[in-house]
Amino acid sequence: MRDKVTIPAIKARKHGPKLTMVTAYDAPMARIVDQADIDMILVGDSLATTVLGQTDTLAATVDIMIHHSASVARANPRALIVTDMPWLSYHVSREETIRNAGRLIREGKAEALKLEGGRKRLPMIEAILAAEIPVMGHLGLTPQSFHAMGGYRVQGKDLEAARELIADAKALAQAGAFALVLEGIPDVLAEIITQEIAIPTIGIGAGVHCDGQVLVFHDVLSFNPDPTGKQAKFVRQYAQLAELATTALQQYSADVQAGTFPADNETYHTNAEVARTLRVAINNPQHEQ
Ligand SMILES: Nc1nc(=O)c2c([nH]1)NC[C@@H]1CN(c3ccc(C(=O)N[C@@H](CCC(=O)O)C(=O)O)cc3)CN21
Ligand SMILES: CC(C)C(=O)C(=O)O
Ligand SMILES: [Mg+2]
Repeated sequence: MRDKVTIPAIKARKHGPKLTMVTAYDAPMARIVDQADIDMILVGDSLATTVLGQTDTLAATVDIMIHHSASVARANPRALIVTDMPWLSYHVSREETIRNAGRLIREGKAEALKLEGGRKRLPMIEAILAAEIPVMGHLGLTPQSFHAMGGYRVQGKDLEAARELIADAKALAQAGAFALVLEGIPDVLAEIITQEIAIPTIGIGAGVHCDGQVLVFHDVLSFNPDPTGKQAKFVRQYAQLAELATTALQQYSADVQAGTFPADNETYHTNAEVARTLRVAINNPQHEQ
């Protein structure tokens, strides 16, 4: 058994092997991710789309995030548990932000929290850090800005936007974030940010030069067959588990129809005498008692 992954261990990986992070939303998923020796489990607000069937992540609430985060924690993973603060849980006031962050730690058993946004969110990030809660930043294509961005669009493509993102990244690192997710930005910008800051960058649609990578569990395993077939460019499917599951369930259904499920060894029995008496009694009710 390898040691529990800690915040200092993650920070040290800036100068070590690449970091890996995958989402998980419940205990069995967390066990699967942990058995693959992934460094960090992200209880992402993407659960709103991947498991709750919503069209965007704005529907995730603090209570929902706590419910899923606590389920992941019950698997007792070696991986560090990072939980997303959902939209509007860190936008209203410092007080509300700290209370929500505290609930995600105390009730959700998160070991670090991830917040979207740059300098605009700095007061809230500083408040959470002051409460001794580790913070992971998230810049670029921030899904909670879905409406403001006009959809999921690659960010930082022009010079001015790129400069703003570099300044945001520096500000978050300076404030004390322990790592930074870079989502949906050109590879050269992610490479520059990675060089310019002292904390690890974790990319998703940000090229190969980040200090680590993150993907959504359902995307990696093709558990989310989008009827439109549309998937982000950065997704690589490593297995077709939905297909495998459908085939298995079709086989189960066929076995039930054929009477080959359940088999004898999948069935409970009583002793022969009880069985015989029971049949006689039920077929000749007048002979009972
Ligand atoms: N299953 C899942 N995986 C994710 O990675 C994910 C979620 N859900 N939900 C929350 C956000 C939404 N994400 C997304 C969703 C779509 C694109 C996408 O279609 N991007 C376009 C970019 C278009 C452009 O060039 O601007 C693409 O074609 O890749 C990107 C990120 C990432 N997050
Ligand atoms: C896509 C990742 C980075 C995320 O924030 C999520 O899964 O919610
Ligand atoms: Mg998220």
